[in-house]
Amino acid sequence: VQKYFSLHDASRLFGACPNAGIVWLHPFRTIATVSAPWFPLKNQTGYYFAKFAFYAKYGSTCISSVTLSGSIPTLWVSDAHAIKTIASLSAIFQKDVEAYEALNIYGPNMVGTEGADWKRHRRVANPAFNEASNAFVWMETVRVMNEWFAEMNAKLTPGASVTIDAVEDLVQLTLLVIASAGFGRRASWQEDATPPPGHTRAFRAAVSTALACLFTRVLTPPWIYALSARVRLPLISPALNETHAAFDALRVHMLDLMSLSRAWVVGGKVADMDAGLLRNLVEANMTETDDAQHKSLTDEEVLSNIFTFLLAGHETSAHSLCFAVGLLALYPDVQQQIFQEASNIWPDGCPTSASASSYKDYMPKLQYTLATFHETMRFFTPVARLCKIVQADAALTGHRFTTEPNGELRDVTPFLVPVKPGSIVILDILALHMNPMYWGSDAADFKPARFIDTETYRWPRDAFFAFSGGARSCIGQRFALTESVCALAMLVRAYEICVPDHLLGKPFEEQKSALLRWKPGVTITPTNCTVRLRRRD
Ligand code: HEM
Repeated sequence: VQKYFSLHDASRLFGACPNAGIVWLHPFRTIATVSAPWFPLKNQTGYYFAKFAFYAKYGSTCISSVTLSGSIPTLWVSDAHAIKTIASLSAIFQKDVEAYEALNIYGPNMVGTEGADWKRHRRVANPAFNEASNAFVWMETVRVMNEWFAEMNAKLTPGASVTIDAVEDLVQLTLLVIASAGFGRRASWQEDATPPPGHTRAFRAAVSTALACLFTRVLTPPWIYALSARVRLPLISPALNETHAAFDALRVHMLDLMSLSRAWVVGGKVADMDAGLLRNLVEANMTETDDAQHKSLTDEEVLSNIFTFLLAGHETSAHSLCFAVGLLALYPDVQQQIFQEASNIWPDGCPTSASASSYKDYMPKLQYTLATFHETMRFFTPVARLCKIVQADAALTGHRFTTEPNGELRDVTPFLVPVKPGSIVILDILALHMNPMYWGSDAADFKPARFIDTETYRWPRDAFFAFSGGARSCIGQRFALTESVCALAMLVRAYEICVPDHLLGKPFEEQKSALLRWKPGVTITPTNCTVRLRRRD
């Protein structure tokens, strides 16, 4: 009875906000992330694939709920105004740092800290994300794309086609680019497949296995590790050994990067280093901030930031690119417009190398390609939701509405939602991106042009939150856009992207649901994106 009343009271805390019921798990903690592909179920609040459906059902851009464990009042928000307020009041709406525990394996880092600690990390990294480094990202993307093309073309005759697993190839592309542009590790497409001398695993294998084992590492209680070290537990011991080995292998790779960079700093050669991010991290580690010889960043913090940047900086971009490739196979008219745009800047075919000035010259001319990438991220935003913990009394503006049969909203009226300390707020980005209040009654249609301003139209910036917003917005936004736009334009310039043979002749909706299938998790992950590439020359 007591539990019933505590749940009831908590669910009513948000004033006139409609109540969508009990949430079985804290929607942002590790356990919810691991079980996300199966849980919550279709009719339960928090169901990922519902997108805007719950908000439409309750006629409100904010809905309240309560977590079963802890009776935490939980507000779900798909309202651009409310989300902007949350992002700008970072002292009141603080990051749920406990949810980022999985990233703290090597130590504290920028993504999993708050307040003064977070500021210290961000201050070190910020200067590395500038226009010079974007130009370098562009150049490295051109280099790696050419290596990828060479690999594919070796299997092809002109005019013939090759079928690729887009996730596999694009993860490799983005990993090579972040490793080089962020950390000065300039490996080639082929070279990255074998372990270098002194290493047990190739860099790529070390990163991908560590990623795959992240949750095993975090969720396994220490006593199971201890037991497994003494007795061989069937199934469990091999998995734990693999996890251990993957993180060790990656640590050795990252230590290599650190010592290389230290040598450059000590040797006075920093000006020649392209990898500004690593240079800043290592310089901060070599700088004493006070007489007690405290460092701006400790050894563990440098290692942990390298790890976090490697993860945050490649999987998000790779998955978005993958969805973009799938969508281009499905929408040849959109692909044709990108081809036109790319042919205008590269009439003789893709560039085989690039200079810093080509970034400045070409990036602004790839407007439609950029719009296509934005539209892709509107549908498949890699980070589906964010969570903030409320620190003080505040109020948010939500909107009530009625949905017409044609999908248009009417009677849109603002209302105030009071929020109390201790409650949590879920920024429901997938739902915000499908909210017809900002994107119109055709929000469910794929239309890149909605991201292009005209004299009479300005696309709704506040309703696009793929890179988050405010002080904690993605530091690598421009990095990701540069890399992705360059990669998409080059890919479409060199190849026609087609649906794979096994889907040819199938109805469009069937092709679409097969190619764009995804599962929720740390990021929205494409699970079936196989496409056929036909060489244009
Ligand atoms: C399409 C690609 C990307 C998307 C959609 C994306 C999205 C996001 C989002 C939503 C956040 C906020 C996360 C939170 O508050 O918990 C974030 C933060 C962050 N991102 Fe990205 N990201 C992308 C690419 C990158 C790249 C390329 C890098 C690095 C080179 C990067 C590094 C980071 C870091 C370090 C943070 C934490 C910032 C902070 O807390 O101050 N991201 N990103």
